[in-house]
Amino acid sequence: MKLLIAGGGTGGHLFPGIAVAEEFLGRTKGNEVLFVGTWKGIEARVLPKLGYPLECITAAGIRGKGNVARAKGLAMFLYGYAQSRKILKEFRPDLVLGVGGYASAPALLAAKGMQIPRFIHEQNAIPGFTNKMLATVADQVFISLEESRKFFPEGRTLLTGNPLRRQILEQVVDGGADERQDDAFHLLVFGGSSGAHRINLTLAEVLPFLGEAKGRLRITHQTGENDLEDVTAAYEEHGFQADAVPFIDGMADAYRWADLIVCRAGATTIAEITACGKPCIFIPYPHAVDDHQRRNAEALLKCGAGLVIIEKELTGELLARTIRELMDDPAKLRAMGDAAKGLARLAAAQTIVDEMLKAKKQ
Ligand SMILES: CC(=O)N[C@H]1[C@@H](OP(=O)(O)OP(=O)(O)OC[C@H]2O[C@@H](n3ccc(=O)[nH]c3=O)[C@H](O)[C@@H]2O)O[C@H](CO)[C@@H](O)[C@@H]1O
Repeated sequence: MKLLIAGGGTGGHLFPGIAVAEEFLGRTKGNEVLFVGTWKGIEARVLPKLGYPLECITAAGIRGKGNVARAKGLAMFLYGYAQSRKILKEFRPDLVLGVGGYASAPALLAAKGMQIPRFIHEQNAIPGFTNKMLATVADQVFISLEESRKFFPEGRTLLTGNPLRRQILEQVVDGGADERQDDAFHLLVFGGSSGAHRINLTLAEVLPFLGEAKGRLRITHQTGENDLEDVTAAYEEHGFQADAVPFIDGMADAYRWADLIVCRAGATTIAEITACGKPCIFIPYPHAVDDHQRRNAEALLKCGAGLVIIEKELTGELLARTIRELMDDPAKLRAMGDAAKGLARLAAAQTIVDEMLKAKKQ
């Protein structure tokens, strides 16, 4: 059987798609998956490394911009639609899954035109424009959080959770414990799939306030492409033992290694952190559509599974104090990690594949 997975742009959309691909391919020998995305998206960098085939189409947003940009977006959409039809005719998928992001729209609409069973997955509490629109043509809508149900058609919407990649699930199965080579405190800092400039800047301000904690700390910091040099220089200047990298391929190992995480609150990040049961300080991205990252983070805060610092109130001094307090309170760290674990949904990829196969048979 053949599955086409459309969408991406950011890791938060793409990685759940990869999780579904892993599950689908594992079901029956001979199953095939093709991804459809754009050259600009993270999929163009990540999928070839993992050995997944990818077709790139033209796609852009058409929402909330000037008339010229909107007209251009529409023209690109029509072109992407024609490209998608061609891809569908050649690959002849049995099922099409949209995971959000611009490229999912032309592909799902082309699947509707060709009467191929089609599905979408929404990662966030508040859905993006593309998925709200595509819900009208999808046979079924899979959601990660109960909060988003109200945006989608009743009777065609199913709560599945956010699919987790095998590397993350394997860590859950083996307990996620790190075999310690040292008695240091491990801090993982990352800013979603493309890094977070504001978190990068603030970390440089945090360092002078960490005082004697410096000797105990080992830091791994994902910076994104642009701030690597500045962040590396800041750690060197203040004498910290830190690894700054633009992107972490093995996130499961990074989670396993971490005693505490400082990060944004994207939906896929949250799904992974709850699965791994790790304590977190969330700094939600304030410009995400409808402030959905803050909602994501506050859901964890409410359950004692994470702390939240909103960007408006973020200072180096405050973040340093919060990190130090947690470093000195292992019981609280453990309680936060356990509470996070209680929120995990581990079977999302399985449920989604089961449901798609069921729908195909009907
Ligand atoms: C700014 C913005 O609007 N971001 C959105 C985007 O975020 P973004 O793409 O940052 O998504 P998430 O934070 O949800 O997920 C990040 C993903 O990237 C992976 N990762 C991250 C860093 C790294 O070095 N290596 C790596 O593999 C993580 O393991 C995770 O799988 O999509 C999410 C899901 O729709 C939304 O909730 C976010 O609000």
